[in-house]
Amino acid sequence: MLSLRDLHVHMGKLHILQGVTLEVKAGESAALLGRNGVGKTTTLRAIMGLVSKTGGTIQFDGLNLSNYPAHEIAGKGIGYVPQGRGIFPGLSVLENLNIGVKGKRDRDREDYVFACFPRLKERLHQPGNTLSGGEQQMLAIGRCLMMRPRLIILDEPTEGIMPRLVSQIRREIHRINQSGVSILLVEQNVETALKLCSNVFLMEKGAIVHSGTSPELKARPEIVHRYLGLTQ
Ligand SMILES: Nc1ncnc2c1ncn2[C@@H]1O[C@H](COP(=O)(O)OP(=O)(O)OP(=O)(O)O)[C@@H](O)[C@H]1O
Repeated sequence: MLSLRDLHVHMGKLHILQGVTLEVKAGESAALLGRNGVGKTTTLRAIMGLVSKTGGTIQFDGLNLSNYPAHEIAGKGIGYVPQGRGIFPGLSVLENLNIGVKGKRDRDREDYVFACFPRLKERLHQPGNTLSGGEQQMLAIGRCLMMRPRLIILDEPTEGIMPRLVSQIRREIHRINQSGVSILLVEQNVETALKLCSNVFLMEKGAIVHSGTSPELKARPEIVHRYLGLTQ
């Protein structure tokens, strides 16, 4: 489904991504973990065409994503929920949900999103900036779901969100994955990543330094300690 091979990104003189190789297969959930500043967000932004790669390939379902501008990549079946959520603050929940929908409203899809996140339905006409952080995150995920993606990429979706909503968001991400949508998740919380995702990629200094299944990593706390500086 998604395949990054030897991906490089430079920013000015900085060599930010130094050969990232990773794969997410159809239906899989993968976590990308690493300390601050190792290049996780840059990897996601490169996939979405928001930063230019200087080497390597990015393939999605047989397409070479580098051939498409950023605004077309979302339409290829990849949903992106950036850090900070990226919702439109002055637009209502309903308007935010439908921002990428071409033509008439897809009410079936809206109902699916409301079934995932009933709070959004209760706040349908409320401007985005009046929602709590957790509700904004639900809205950002809901907006992706409106486009019927086959893969959703999430950058720290539970960062700075009140605990009660964190568990709901995690549960929904799990359910979305169970419904067949692949997930690529950047997550600070190792425990959450291991619970939610079947596969894990550990990143350091712009490259993947370890990959494996979550149970494999759980059984190797010394690796978690070496690359993330903590034990589970
Ligand atoms: N636009 C930019 N210009 C210059 N350097 C940048 C730019 N964006 C990111 N960087 C640098 O690239 C490196 C990787 O950043 P990135 O945001 O990808 O890391 P990260 O692993 O997602 O970190 P965090 O967990 O803190 O979000 C950092 O050193 C960062 O300062």
